[in-house]
Amino acid sequence: MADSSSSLLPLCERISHKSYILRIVDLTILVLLFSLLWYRILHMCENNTIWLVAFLCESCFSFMWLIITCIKWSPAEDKPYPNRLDERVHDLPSVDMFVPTADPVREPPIIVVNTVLSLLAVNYPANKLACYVSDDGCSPLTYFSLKEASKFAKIWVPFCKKYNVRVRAPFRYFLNPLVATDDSVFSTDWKMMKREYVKLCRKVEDATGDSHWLDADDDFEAFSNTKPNDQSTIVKVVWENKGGIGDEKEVPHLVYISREKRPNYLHHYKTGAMNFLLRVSGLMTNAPYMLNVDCDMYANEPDVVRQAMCVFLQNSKNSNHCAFVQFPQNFYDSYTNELVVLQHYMKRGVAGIQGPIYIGSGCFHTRRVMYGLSSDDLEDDGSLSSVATREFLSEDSLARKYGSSKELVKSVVGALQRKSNPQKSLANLVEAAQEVGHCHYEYQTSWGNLGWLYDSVAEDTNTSIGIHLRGWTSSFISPDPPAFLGSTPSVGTEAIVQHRRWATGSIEVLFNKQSPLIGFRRKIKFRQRLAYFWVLMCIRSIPELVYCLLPAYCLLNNSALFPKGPCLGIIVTLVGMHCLYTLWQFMILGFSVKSWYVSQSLWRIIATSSWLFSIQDIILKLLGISKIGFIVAKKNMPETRSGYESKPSQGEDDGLKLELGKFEFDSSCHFIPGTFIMLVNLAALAGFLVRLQRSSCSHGGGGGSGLAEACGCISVVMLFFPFLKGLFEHGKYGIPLSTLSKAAFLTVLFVVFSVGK
Ligand SMILES: O=c1ccn([C@@H]2O[C@H](COP(=O)(O)OP(=O)(O)O[C@H]3O[C@H](CO)[C@@H](O)[C@H](O)[C@H]3O)[C@@H](O)[C@H]2O)c(=O)[nH]1
Ligand SMILES: [Mn+2]
Repeated sequence: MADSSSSLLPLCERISHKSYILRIVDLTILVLLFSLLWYRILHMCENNTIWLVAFLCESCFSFMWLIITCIKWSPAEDKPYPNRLDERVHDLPSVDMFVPTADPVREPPIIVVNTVLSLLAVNYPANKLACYVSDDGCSPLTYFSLKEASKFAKIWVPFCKKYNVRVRAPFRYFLNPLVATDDSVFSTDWKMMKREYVKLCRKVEDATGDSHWLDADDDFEAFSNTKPNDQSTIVKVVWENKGGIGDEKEVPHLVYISREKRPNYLHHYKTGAMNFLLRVSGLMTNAPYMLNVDCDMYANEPDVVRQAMCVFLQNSKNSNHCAFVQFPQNFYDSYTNELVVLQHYMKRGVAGIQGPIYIGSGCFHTRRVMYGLSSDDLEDDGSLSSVATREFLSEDSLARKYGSSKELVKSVVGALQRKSNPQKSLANLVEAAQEVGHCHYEYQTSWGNLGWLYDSVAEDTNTSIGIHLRGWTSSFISPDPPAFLGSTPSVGTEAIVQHRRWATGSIEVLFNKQSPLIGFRRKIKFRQRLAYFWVLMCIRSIPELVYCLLPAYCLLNNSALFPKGPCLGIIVTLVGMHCLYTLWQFMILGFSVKSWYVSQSLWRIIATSSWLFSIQDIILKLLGISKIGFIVAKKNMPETRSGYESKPSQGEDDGLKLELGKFEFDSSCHFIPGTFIMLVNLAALAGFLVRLQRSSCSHGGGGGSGLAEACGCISVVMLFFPFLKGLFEHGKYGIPLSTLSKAAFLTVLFVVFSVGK
C-alpha cells in the first residue's frame, strides 16, 4: 500500500523534547530530598518516633520522585504529516471505530450521537470506515437516537466536507454563531443545518421518557422486556455504506450492538464490551486498525485518522512494531486541568521510552496485536513468522483461542495474514454477529487474555501492559488543537469516585499476571516497567495522609518535625522549588496560577480520599467480601452545565468555569478524611496561637515545635481549602452534618492522643 521510494519526505517524525535544564531541576529536587533523608538519619537518635514516621513518608516521596525523574528523562512525541499521505499511499487501509456506551441517563444519547457524528465526518474515505456503537445499557432511546443521527449524517457529513468544517461534533460547532460572510450559499446551508440539528435534538428529547413510540415500531421489538443485566444480543445495522451515488455514499457504516447479559454471568463491564466490538467488527468489516473512544470523546480534529495512519504506514521497520497510537484525553469542560498537565509531561516521558500507555480512549489499535501476536511473531516485512504461523493458524488453536464461530475464526485468520474480508452485505452477517455476543461465547476461550484484558476495572492500563510486555512499541501524537475532547465529572463525589475506580483498577493490575513487578525476562524495557509502576503509585495515599497530619501532631505535642537552624533551608528550598517548577509547568501550557493552585489542592484531596478508599476496595476484594464495580462517570454537555456558550479551547479560566469548579459534597465516606485533616490542622493552629500568647518564646525554642510546623499546618489548610469553605457553605457545597460529626469525633480522639503523648 505504501510507496517504498525513500526519496519522499517522511510521513512522521519523532520529536525529542529533551531538556538539560529540566533534568537539572529534577535532579536538584532529588538531591534535596536525599539530603533531607540523610539529615533525618543523622538526627534519628535525638528525636522521637515522629522523626522515624516522617523519614518513612519522605522516603516514599523520594522514591516516587526518583521514578518520575527516570520516566521524564527523555520525553518525545511523534509528529505526523497527513498532507503527505496522499502522495505516498494509494490505497488507505480500513479503520473500524468503536464507541462504547452504558447508561442512557449518565451518558445522554445526544452526547453519544455527537461523538458518532464527529467520527462519521472525519476526513477519510467513507467506504474505509465503519462505526460500531456498543450499548451496555440496552437502551431503545440510544438506538433511536442513532437511527435519527444516521439520517442527519447524510446532510451533516457532506456539509462538513464541503466547507471543511473544523469541529465536526454539531453541538460544539453550533455553539458559535454564524460568522458574517459574503457567501450566501454557505449562510443558507449553515442555517438549514442548524435547523436540522435542533430538530434532531428535539426528537431525541421528546423520545426520552416517552416510550409509546417503542410499541409502534417493529424495529424496537428486540428491546421489549429487557433489562441492562438481562437481555439477548441485539445487532442492528443502522446504516450500510453501499457506495452508490450522491451524499449518502459519504456516510460510513453505522452499527448498533448490545451483547447478551444474564444475571449470573460476569460481563466485565467496558472490557467485555470492547471484546464484543472486536469480534463483531472482525466479522463485518475486519479493518486492520481500530479507533476506540469513550462515548463522550468526540473527534475535534477531522484529520485524526490520517494522522494515526502516518505512524502506521511510514516505511520503517519500527512501524511494523507499533501496536497503537495514543492521543491525549482532553476535556471541553475541565476547570482544573490537572489531568492535561500530568499527561503532557508524563505521557511524553513514557513516549520517549517504549511508547505511551493506552488510556482507554483516543487510541488507534492494530487488530493483529489485539489477537495476541507478539512483536517476535513478525518477519521484517510484517508477515507472520513460520513459528507464529504454526502457533496461531492451526485449526485447533484457533477455536480454542477465539471461540466456536467459524466465521469469526475465518476473519481472524484473514486479519493475522493481513488479508481483507471478502465484501459481504452487513445485513447478512447479523446472525453471525449475534452468535459471538452470547454470554457463554467466551467460555473456555482465550478472550480476556487476548483482546482487551480482564481482571481489572482499569482495562486500559491492564491491556496496555500486556501489549508492551509482548515487545510492541506505541506512539504518542499530541496535536494542537486537541484531537479528541470529552467531558470530565464535576469536582466532588463524581470526580472522587472516578479516581477511586482508576486507582482500584491500577492496584488490581499489580496483582495480575501482567504485573510490572514480575517476569523480569519479558520484552519490556526497564524504564517502561517503572512507568507502569508509577501508575500504580496510588498506594502512596497512606504516607500522604500521614504527612498531612504530622505538622498538626507536632504542634499539639510540641515536638519537632522539621530540621532546625540552617538545615531548615533544605525543606524551604525543596517546597519553594517544587511549587515554582509545577507552576511553571502549568503556565507554559497557558494555564493560570489559580488553575495550578486548584490542581495541587485536588491532587491532595484525591490522594487522601479516592486512593485511600481504593486500598479498602482491594482489601475487601482480596478477602472475597465485595466485588469491584464500574460506576460510569456522568457526562455533561456544555449547555446543560453552564447554559452559556464556551469555546473549545482549554485553559480558559473565566469566572464562569471557576464558579463551576466549586467543590460539591455529599454524605459519603469520601469526605471524612479531608474534613478530619482540615479540623485537626485548624485545632493545632488554634492551640499554637494560644501557646504563642502564653509564652514569649514564640519560636518554640529548644527541641519543640514552632513556626516551621505552624507553616506546615497552614500549607495543609491551604491545600484542603475547599473543606474550609465547605464548613461555612450550605446545600451541595456544604459539608453535611453527618460527615462533620464523624470527622469531629476523630479530631477529638487525635487531639487527645497527640496532647497526651
Ligand atoms: O459497563 C460498562 C461501563 C462503561 N462502559 C463505557 O466505558 C467508557 C468509559 O467509561 P467512563 O465512565 O467515561 O470512564 P472514565 O473514567 O471517564 O474513563 C477512563 O477510564 C476507564 C478505565 O477506568 C477507561 O476505560 C476509559 O477509556 C477512560 O477514558 C464509556 O464510554 C462507557 O460508556 C461500557 O461500555 N460498559
Ligand atoms: Mn469518561
